Amino acid sequence: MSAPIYDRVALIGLGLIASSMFWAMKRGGLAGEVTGYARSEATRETARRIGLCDRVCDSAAEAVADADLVVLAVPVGAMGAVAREIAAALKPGCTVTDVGSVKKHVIDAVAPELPEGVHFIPGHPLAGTEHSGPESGFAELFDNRWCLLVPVDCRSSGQVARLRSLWEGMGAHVDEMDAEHHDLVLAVTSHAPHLIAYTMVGVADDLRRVTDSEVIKYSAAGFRDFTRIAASDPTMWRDVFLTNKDATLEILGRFTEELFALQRAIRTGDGQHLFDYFTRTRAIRRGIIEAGQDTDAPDFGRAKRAGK
Ligand SMILES: NC(=O)C1=CN([C@@H]2O[C@H](COP(=O)(O)OP(=O)(O)OC[C@H]3O[C@@H](n4cnc5c(N)ncnc54)[C@H](O)[C@@H]3O)[C@@H](O)[C@H]2O)C=CC1
Ligand SMILES: O=C(O)C(=O)Cc1ccc(O)cc1
Repeated sequence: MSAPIYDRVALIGLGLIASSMFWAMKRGGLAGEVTGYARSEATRETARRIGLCDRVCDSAAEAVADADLVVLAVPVGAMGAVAREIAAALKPGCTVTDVGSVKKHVIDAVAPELPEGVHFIPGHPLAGTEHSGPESGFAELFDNRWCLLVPVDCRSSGQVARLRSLWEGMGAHVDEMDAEHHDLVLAVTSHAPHLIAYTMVGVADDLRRVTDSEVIKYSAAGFRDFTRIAASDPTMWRDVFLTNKDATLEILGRFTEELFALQRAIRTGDGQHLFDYFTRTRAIRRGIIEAGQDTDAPDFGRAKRAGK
């Protein structure tokens, strides 16, 4: 096995993403010693019991001391406070990254807390599940998924390449993007869809005519997917919406306009509008498949290697 990419990695926050990173780094021999810290004693105890991290520390400062790479894997709203907590203990020249679902807020909250000479390279793996906590992670989570890096300082380019190698070693495809664009893209592809799923499940729950057992028994695939997404961690998603406010509101505004137009077409019996709309959206799905950009499609890797 080749030399690890980082001798010492510290994971702050030991939930789905950090635990998946730990198992993926171990699978690939990508890190020497991995230390970990989570705020709750119960989470640290669970981590010790299941062998998550080579060493679980009782403070964030202890976990990051001597680390070459520090990964902030806490809810987006907690990133700034965690950065403040570790700042004085960071090794000069180390890299700090994060995995938060929102980038502009994290950069504004974390960058001012870090000392000169530390490389801050925000990141976001586009991979997850509705599960959370230290026992939810698995080594394959990032396989064939995208990870977006959002470099903020050109002096860190060598360290960006190193972090890219780590994500590639964990199975991901890596792209770089600026923070504002990231937050708009994610508002369209992830944040607004999650809010719609939360709403749809809430509506079903409110409909007293539909009993719980009917909703469960007759769930077609679409609604089943909504219930899975709507089971995601409430703290994490509260923070996503509060910190990616502008982009999410922009997308929801457009969504509402289109929904009203569809609602009107149904009311007035305008089948042409519905047909044209659904024809357009079907072409988008087919375009994604043809471009080899569906990471779930079995031939995604082949399409990517062919340079599509
Ligand atoms: N769950 C998902 O599908 C994805 C999540 N993300 C992002 O990754 C980050 C972590 O998410 P998950 O791993 O899913 O969360 P999780 O809920 O599974 O784990 C979060 C961990 O952070 C700890 N924590 C919370 N506040 C803390 C604090 N102030 N100090 C120290 N530890 C603290 C919790 O105890 C827990 O161990 C979030 O920022 C989220 O936006 C990114 C991609 C996918
Ligand atoms: O479970 C799902 O369907 C997801 O969408 C996972 C996910 C959640 C949040 C992210 O920032 C990235 C990926």
